[in-house]
Amino acid sequence: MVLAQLGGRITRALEQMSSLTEVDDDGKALTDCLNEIARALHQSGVPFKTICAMSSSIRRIVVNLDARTNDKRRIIHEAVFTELCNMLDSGKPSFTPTKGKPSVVLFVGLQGSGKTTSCTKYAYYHSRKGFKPSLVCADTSRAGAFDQLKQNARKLKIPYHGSYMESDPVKIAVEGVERLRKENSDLIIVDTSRRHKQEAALIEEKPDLVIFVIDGSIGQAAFDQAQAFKQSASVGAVIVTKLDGHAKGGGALSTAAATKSPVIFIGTGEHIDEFEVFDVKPFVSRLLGIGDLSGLVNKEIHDVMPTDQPTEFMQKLAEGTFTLRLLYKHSQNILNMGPIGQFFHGVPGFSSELMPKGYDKENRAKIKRYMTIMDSMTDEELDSTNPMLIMNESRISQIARRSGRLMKDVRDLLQEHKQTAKRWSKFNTNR
Ligand SMILES: Nc1nc2c(ncn2[C@@H]2O[C@H](COP(=O)(O)OP(=O)(O)OP(=O)(O)O)[C@@H](O)[C@H]2O)c(=O)[nH]1
Repeated sequence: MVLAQLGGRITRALEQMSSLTEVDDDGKALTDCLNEIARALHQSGVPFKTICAMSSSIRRIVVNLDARTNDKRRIIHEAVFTELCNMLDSGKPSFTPTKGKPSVVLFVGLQGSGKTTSCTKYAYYHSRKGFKPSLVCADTSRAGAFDQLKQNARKLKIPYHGSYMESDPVKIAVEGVERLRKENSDLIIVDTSRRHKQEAALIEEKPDLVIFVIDGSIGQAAFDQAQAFKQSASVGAVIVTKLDGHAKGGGALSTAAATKSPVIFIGTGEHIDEFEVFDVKPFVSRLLGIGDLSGLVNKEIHDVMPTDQPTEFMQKLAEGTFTLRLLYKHSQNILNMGPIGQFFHGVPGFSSELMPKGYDKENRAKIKRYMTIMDSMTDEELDSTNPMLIMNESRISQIARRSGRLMKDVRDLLQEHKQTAKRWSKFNTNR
């Protein structure tokens, strides 16, 4: 995914700087690092002005550091993290529907932006959370729009409303909302066509939330679209679609946030589950390759984990005690969790290089392999924060023999553990 590539470039720039023994006083390492980050962001469509503001802000932080501080690198990493978060945070909360309390959510956006697909994904997401969603097709401008929505609703087994005869979208929407409310739907999702007059009339019906859907491939142009939308509707949130394949996704996300419209979901593919809650901190963490871990606080993952575990997991990480035992528990949770392809950065908790997105079967097999290897370790090894230090070649060979794996597999596991622990210690998102 293109955003993962952007994250990879930023992470590499940071790692290159970190690999120097000293962050030099003349600032060359920092300049090189910031230039590379700026290039990556620019190629992702982030406006020049935003990039300059971000670089200056990081420089200001570094210049003000006490020359004796030996924690310079960590502070630079944190500054990059914070600035990326600021860049993507609209600072505005959005209305969120409540289960059992009927809400009407209106989807608007340009033709082809991914409205109908996003309506369906939004309905699916909420049905998995226990809502009773329904779909209304108020798009009368396109023949086939109702059929498309009907087909989607049937697949999800949720109620729907629309008409082949009626040409007034407001009439359809009003009738649909009334009917579906009576049928106890607590989340009525109305799909529209991009016709200004019709859209305005629908907004006058006072939905609880108007969601503007933006095609992520338009990059910075998202600013003008989102701004125009904000002026036409008082309530609002944004969904940015097609972030799976387009180089300009960073620009669409950052400029949508700059209009102070909260981005609430992102579309990461055509399939119904390729849809993610957009929470800035976990998103940036994953972008930088550490949030596989902080992705654990992502609501999606909360759903699939035993309720006490994410807290325990996060707490242990925050304490800096990332042991193999923790990796083992986490692996169990991942295996229990069903398809893992929905996470854009590969497998939560593991590096995307070792477990890339799109290789579910192989990644699961690798996780199982790791667990078999850990089954052959002692308690002392499992509870050590640096098992690499206490294992010599003969012990590695013994574990490999006992678990029926190669010595390389054991070394890979230890390496993976070390890298994950290191990434986490750099970016403790628990701040
Ligand atoms: N790759 C990718 N494709 C998407 C995503 N969201 C939507 N699409 C595709 O974009 C195309 C347009 O999506 P629709 O949902 O029909 O768009 P729409 O805004 O309802 O279009 P109209 O009904 O014509 O106004 C379809 O081919 C979708 O499969 C996404 O997140 N990723």
